[in-house]
Amino acid sequence: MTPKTALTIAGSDSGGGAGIQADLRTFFANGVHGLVALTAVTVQNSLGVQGFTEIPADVVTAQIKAVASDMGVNAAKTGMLATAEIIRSVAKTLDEVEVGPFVVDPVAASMTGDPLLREDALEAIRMELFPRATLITPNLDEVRLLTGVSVVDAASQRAAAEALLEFGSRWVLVKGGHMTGTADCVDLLSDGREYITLSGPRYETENTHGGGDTLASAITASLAKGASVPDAVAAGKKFIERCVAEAYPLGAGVGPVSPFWVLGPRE
Ligand SMILES: Nc1ncnc2c1ncn2[C@@H]1O[C@H](COP(=O)(O)OP(=O)(O)OP(=O)(O)O)[C@@H](O)[C@H]1O
Ligand SMILES: Cc1ncc(CO)c(N)n1
Repeated sequence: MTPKTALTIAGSDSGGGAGIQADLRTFFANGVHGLVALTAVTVQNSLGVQGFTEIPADVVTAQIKAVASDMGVNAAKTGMLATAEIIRSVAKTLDEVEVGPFVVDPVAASMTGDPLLREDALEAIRMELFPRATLITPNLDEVRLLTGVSVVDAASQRAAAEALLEFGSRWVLVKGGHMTGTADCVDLLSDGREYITLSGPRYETENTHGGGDTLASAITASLAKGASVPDAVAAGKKFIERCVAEAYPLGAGVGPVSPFWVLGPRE
């Protein structure tokens, strides 16, 4: 049987734990056929991003059109978009092709703090992509860059969600992975009417490389299969929790979260 399809518009991580590699393994683990529009090639390992080269914007959009016109896209997500020109071209293309529910993960930097977006491009994501998004999934650093709100507790997390919804997405998920001093990892999902708290244990691990990408692509996979946004986010949160719990060391720095548990017990 032909599975549902999900498209990732994102960059490559040579270390294999984040970017399109995280997205494709998450799509596979969730039973969805992954499609790719590559935006950039990063030179990256567990220690950080040493550099990147972007793909020409017309090649990014040609990839989207090629798969959308032939195979059909049941849901799509963005990760690293690299430049304002790519962002504007992607936005224009989304008006021309059908991609179903659209998740925007406003990736600005790697978890090691290395930039993955040229200056001025976050503003382009806000202006061009948020109004077209079904869901946006910023982490706390991205929340601060986008709204100026520093999330330190439940009240400021709600204030951040309200501020982000002003930019025009249908839903926002304010991820709480970077909140310090809390026993649980609490993410807040809202469409401005409902405020849904997703809470789970905070696992003691250094190895969370690719966590944001894995969460957003798990959500996208569920949306591709027809789930509502709250159901897709709940399923994504369960999936990422397990991936963080089973994250493994690889390299001298930060290791990746792991979807290998879907394969069942192994040696
Ligand atoms: N130590 C942890 N234990 C359990 N869940 C976690 C942990 N760290 C992050 N998470 C969860 O993982 C998801 C990603 O959250 P986070 O805020 O870390 O995103 P991110 O910063 O975009 O990820 P990345 O690490 O890829 O930059 C969220 O659902 C968050 O609650
Ligand atoms: C290519 C790429 N996309 C996203 C991230 C953020 O995790 C990363 N480190 N690398």
